[in-house]
Amino acid sequence: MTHAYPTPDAPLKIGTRGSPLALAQAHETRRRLMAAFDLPEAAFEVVVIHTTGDDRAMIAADRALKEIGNKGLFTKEIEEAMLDGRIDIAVHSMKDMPTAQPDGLVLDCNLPREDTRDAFVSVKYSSIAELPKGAVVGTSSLRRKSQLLNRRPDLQVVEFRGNVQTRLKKLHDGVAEATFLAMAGLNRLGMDDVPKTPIPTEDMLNAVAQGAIGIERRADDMRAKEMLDAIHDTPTGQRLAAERAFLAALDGSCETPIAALATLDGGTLTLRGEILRTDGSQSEAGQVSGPIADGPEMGRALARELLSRVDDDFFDWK
Ligand SMILES: NCc1[nH]cc(CCC(=O)O)c1CC(=O)O
Repeated sequence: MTHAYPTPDAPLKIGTRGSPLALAQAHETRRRLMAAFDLPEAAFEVVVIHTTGDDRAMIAADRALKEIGNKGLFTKEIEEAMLDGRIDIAVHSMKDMPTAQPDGLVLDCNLPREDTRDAFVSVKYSSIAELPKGAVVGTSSLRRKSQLLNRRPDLQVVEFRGNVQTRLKKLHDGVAEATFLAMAGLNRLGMDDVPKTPIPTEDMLNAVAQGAIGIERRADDMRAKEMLDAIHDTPTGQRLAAERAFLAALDGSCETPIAALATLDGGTLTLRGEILRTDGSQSEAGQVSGPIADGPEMGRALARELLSRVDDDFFDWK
């Protein structure tokens, strides 16, 4: 069954945060919908929603950010706007999405995934191994910090926030020797001039869902469902189902030291996962393979296996 498609007089409202990356992702979504339904750009309206997570005062409150990290700091206002009907669909970085959505909303559309790797960004060095003993590196990601300290206990990790330009300036000012950013974000922003080297996943395994865009809609909006089904990338959805089941079983978020990557080879899905102590003193990693449809169960099984190897205080991040 088909529905009345949006028109310039009654456009489909695409909700997004206002950051350059969020806008690029919203524009990619609009481009794919235009192509799939042969609609003009004016049939879509990109609506920027301000979120608590974008609040500068809130970002300064690092501790608060970490504690609220999984409670949808970046998504609450956007989801309210969708339930209110101010927007029809919402475009998100799946890495920042809690594993469960509020009643009345579904998140089952993914665009083709970008590079999942982290980038090593430095004006002097090209890999973690090249960093001199005791070097200062900047990141505000608990996962990256834990992985770095696990592999290189000599490094000094300092808080690094802000957009790519701010971080590069800090590198040029000598605040740190290197910082880390998702390759996906740099690629989607076309930032080809950033001095970056992709880090092999063996050295730094990505966050759950890194590099994937997800599009949320009201559960009862069948027109939005039909339109999003047409641009959904099934392999990305299958990989995320396994990674997010792993995350959900660990009760984690992108602000916790958890990493996972699912890959597909024919009908087989392989899931690699890692959990760490925040100080890097312990890392537990594992891998499972099986039929694609078993991805979520494999995610839960891998979480159980890794949890069975650690003490009760492992997840004490204070
Ligand atoms: N947590 C912030 C965030 N959420 C998504 C991305 C990048 C794009 C992606 O991974 O999909 C980033 C920035 C970063 O980690 O460099």
